[in-house]
Amino acid sequence: MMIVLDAVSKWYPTGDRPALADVSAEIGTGEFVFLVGPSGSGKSTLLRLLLREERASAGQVLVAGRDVARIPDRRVPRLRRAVGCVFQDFRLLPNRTVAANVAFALDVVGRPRHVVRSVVPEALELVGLREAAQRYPDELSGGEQQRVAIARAFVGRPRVLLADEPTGNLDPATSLEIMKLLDTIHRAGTTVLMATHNASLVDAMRRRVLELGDGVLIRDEADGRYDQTVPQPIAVPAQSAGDGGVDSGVDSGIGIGGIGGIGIGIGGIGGVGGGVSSPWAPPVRGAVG
Ligand SMILES: Nc1ncnc2c1ncn2[C@@H]1O[C@H](COP(=O)(O)OP(=O)(O)OP(=O)(O)O)[C@@H](O)[C@H]1O
Repeated sequence: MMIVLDAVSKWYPTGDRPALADVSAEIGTGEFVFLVGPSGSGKSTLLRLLLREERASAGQVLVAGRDVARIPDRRVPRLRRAVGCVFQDFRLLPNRTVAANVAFALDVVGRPRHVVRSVVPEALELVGLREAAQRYPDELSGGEQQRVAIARAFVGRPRVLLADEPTGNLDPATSLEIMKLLDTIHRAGTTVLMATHNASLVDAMRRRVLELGDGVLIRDEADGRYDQTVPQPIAVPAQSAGDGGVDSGVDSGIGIGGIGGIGIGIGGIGGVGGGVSSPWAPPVRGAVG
């Protein structure tokens, strides 16, 4: 197993409920897994635990067989070399060139210069940006910046790539390009865990889906979609006979949650929408994205 979460809970000091509650899951080496759930459901918290940016309040987090909480502070950089990450807001250094941004990841972990000089162009080649090596982030489109961020995450050949909403700031076509790139990296043998609100991408890829709701793991589905396919909670045929009843099922779901419009909004965050929202989706809290 590349990632093991064993009864993991996380309370933030200021929180009135746990950000993660008794989450257990295993992700095998070489798997591609989507992590979904509404805003505030705990996705970023889970990723932060894997990077040791936060520590679990209870339970165990293992990455590549190591108990992350027990890694001595001086070894945390080594963990972060084994675990590449990509974020919604790219997080590039604005005053460094593209090549320097990618090289920075290696400089930090003390790779020799000749190694840096050979692998940085390779990583830029992988993301199709070799020609942009000497440009600065603000001279690139959002999609190009995200590709630089992926090159930076991948240049150290991590065993795991974590992506926190990597398409959140991108249009649908660009999002698809980024998705393909992550898929390529996955096919090269990297374990990928991608937190996303992008329903179209999840539905198109049909990979394993882990879903969080209020910090609880509520779904672990192979070949899943963004929304769980569940039997309708209320039987509709008899009552729908008089009015056509085409969307009676959805109506009944909305009645239960009272949040149909917000459900549709989840699909829209990635700018693509299109999918039918989950009739039982819990309400979105706080700011979108
Ligand atoms: N540093 C923090 N201090 C206190 N509470 C926090 C902190 N970070 C997150 N939380 C809370 O923990 C819960 C889970 O947040 P988290 O950011 O993990 O959710 P998320 O699913 O990643 O949301 P989004 O999709 O909006 O990024 C939320 O209730 C949030 O308010």
